Amino acid sequence: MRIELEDLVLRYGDVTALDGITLTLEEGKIYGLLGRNGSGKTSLMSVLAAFRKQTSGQVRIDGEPVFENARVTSRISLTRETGETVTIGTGEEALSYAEVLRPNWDGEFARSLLDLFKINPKMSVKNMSRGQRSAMGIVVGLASRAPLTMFDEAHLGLDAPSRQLFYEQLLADYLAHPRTIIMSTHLIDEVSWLFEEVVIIHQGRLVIHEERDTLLSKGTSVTGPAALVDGFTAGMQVLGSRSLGPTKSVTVYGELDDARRRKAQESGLELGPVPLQDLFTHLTADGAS
Ligand SMILES: Nc1ncnc2c1ncn2[C@@H]1O[C@H](COP(=O)(O)OP(=O)(O)OP(=O)(O)O)[C@@H](O)[C@H]1O
Repeated sequence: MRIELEDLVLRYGDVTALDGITLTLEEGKIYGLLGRNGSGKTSLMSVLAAFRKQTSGQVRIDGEPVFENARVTSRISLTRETGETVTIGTGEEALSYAEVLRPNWDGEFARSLLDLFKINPKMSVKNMSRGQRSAMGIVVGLASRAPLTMFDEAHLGLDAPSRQLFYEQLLADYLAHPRTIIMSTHLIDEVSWLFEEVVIIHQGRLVIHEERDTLLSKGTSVTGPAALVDGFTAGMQVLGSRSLGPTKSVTVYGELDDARRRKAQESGLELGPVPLQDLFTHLTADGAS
């Protein structure tokens, strides 16, 4: 589904959680939604899922307003961190409930996912461990095959092998059944390989919306003797720097053309990539944006 936000504002009383977000997300991609604690990720997804009505601004999904619009919301799924949507009855009953609600439900896929996550379908969901409950939420979120599928830190509570399983299943199922997927996470480097595009919000505002590879190509670490590094990076957008004795490493943001890269190499400077998590940290540091 295609998402269009125009000057989106969400307030909770005095707190402005979303502060004028304008953003278009094309359909059929996997988006990483990143932001520090309290930046507005859950608020944004809650508005997209029509759990909350925006205070002002426009939210259109496939051209239609989303709030109290069942035609659109039946095609949207939001899985939150603890899978709290499925806490009544057994695992099996939770799946039957989802089947009724979800037009694209794939029961066979859901059962195969339960097997993969080693969840006993006869067990009451409320007796499941935190990780098992998260897995239940993920099973329902994936097997719903909603044209707009959102996971809001849905992996919390899952151990590392189960998270890997989730990412692999999500990618395989997305390739077989393309849809728009939005994932929020703080485990950025663990999951960034899945993202086609990255949306970063900070204090309720949009900071970056970019293809992941384009964003990564804009981050460069420049390392070498401090004076040389300072000379080379003068006038560039410096995101951060670290010194170790006479050596300095500076993270810069922006395109570096071939001539600049050659010049760096000729002067003995080392250029390196910057992991997405580091770029994110710099771009959302206090005082940034
Ligand atoms: N129900 C609420 N009532 C009042 N303020 C709220 C409510 N929900 C969220 N907020 C505030 O809105 C802002 C955005 O919160 P939100 O939960 O959207 O952030 P987040 O990016 O999902 O954070 P985290 O990474 O910690 O989960 C925060 O300042 C938060 O305190």
